Amino acid sequence: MQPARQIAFDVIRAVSDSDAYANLLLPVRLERARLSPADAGLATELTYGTLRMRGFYDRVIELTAGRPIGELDAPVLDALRLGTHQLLSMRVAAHAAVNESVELVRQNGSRSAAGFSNGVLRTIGRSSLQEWQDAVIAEETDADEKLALRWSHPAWIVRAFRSALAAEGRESELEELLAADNVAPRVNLVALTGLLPPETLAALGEADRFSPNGRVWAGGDPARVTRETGGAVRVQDEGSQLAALALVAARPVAAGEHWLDLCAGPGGKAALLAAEARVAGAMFTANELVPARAELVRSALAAVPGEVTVTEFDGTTVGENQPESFDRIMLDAPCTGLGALRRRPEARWRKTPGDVAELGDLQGRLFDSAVDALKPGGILAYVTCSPHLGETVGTVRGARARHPDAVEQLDARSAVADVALDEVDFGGDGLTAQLWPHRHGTDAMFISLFRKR
Ligand SMILES: C[S@@+](CC[C@H](N)C(=O)[O-])C[C@H]1O[C@@H](n2cnc3c(N)ncnc32)[C@H](O)[C@@H]1O
Repeated sequence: MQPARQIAFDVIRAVSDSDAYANLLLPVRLERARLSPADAGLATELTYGTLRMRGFYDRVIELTAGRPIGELDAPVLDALRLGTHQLLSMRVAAHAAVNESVELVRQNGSRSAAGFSNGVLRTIGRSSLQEWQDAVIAEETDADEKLALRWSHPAWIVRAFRSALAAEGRESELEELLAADNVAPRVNLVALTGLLPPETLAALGEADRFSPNGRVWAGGDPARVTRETGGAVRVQDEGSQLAALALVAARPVAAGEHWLDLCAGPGGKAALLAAEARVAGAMFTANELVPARAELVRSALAAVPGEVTVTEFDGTTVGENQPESFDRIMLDAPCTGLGALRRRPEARWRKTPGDVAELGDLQGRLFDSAVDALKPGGILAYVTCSPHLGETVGTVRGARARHPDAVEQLDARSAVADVALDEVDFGGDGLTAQLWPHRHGTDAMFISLFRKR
């Protein structure tokens, strides 16, 4: 068995069986196996592609096998998914895709399952991707269900994306957005402000499209760049960079300001904010409820010289325990992460509409607490990596209704445009900014800004 296929199969199995996260488990397996860069790339494509396209492949397998996927043993189904991905979406020779997948079934299932899988995969390989797409959607009448099958997203997410795009008059872009979710995101680097001399920065590669701190990754191992720069350069989506920079740019920084990142784990935005705070002469505190994630924040902040406090309390209590204490608060709220589906291939199959309601309640309580913790005149950034209206403008609308006098909404769209290098429309509903994978090449970050009166 080719090691790349074995690793992909093992990770896919762990995702199915024990709720593993592919983006955490795969790098560990690749490191342990010491694969060549080419084989590591192959294992990544096999794993991520299979997990992303699972919904579509399951339908193809059902049509071919003539029975619901629920009737198949889990290891057999995973091997069939992996084989289907190779047959329909990769340039793998059909005999290799079929033989190696059948071998996986043989190792993990019965002899009869191997024969059955051989037949199923050979049939799948006889039609093209386009033919399968046509066959799969032919049975559906509902437009969103068709899109859900064609682009391998749960239908409720398709509907949520449709509503979010429609809110800014971009409903016609729905298919582009769904397609963008199925493509590996390009890797972006952030250079933490004020830590590296300009010549080192220039040597890192081209400037990014939007973020003044961003660099286009020139290839190679990004972890090596992080090591060699003592953590001053690291991987970060441009949307996250813009969210942190918009909070800083919302108004000029006065020396001695105190900033708080209320939900900081794993620390991407906190590192950039801490570096900005150091340059501006502000004090910075990061908070994260989950201890293991607070540790990640501490290690992310190690690159920034000086004292940064990392606390581990429940953010919903900050208003009561530290009222009127902070000049700026970043509330990068716990959310469904529907804006980052490109990065977390299995996430779309794990989230439910119930998560939106549950998180919406928490987001509202964190927002209220942050408002209480702001000094008069202080600025709050409410940010999510989800474009779901229930977590974006819905949460904002609720918060504004609860604080009609206490907070004034600022123009986050202009704040993002002010920091961005390239002039494009940053979407949103007027005062808020909504970035999109298909339009901006970023995660679908939502950014809103408020000032306490
Ligand atoms: C969207 S993530 C933050 C991402 C982070 N800003 C970054 O850029 O790396 C939200 C974080 O909030 C944390 N969290 C969840 N509930 C919380 C609470 N009640 N108080 C504080 N943090 C919480 C989660 O553990 C998670 O690490």
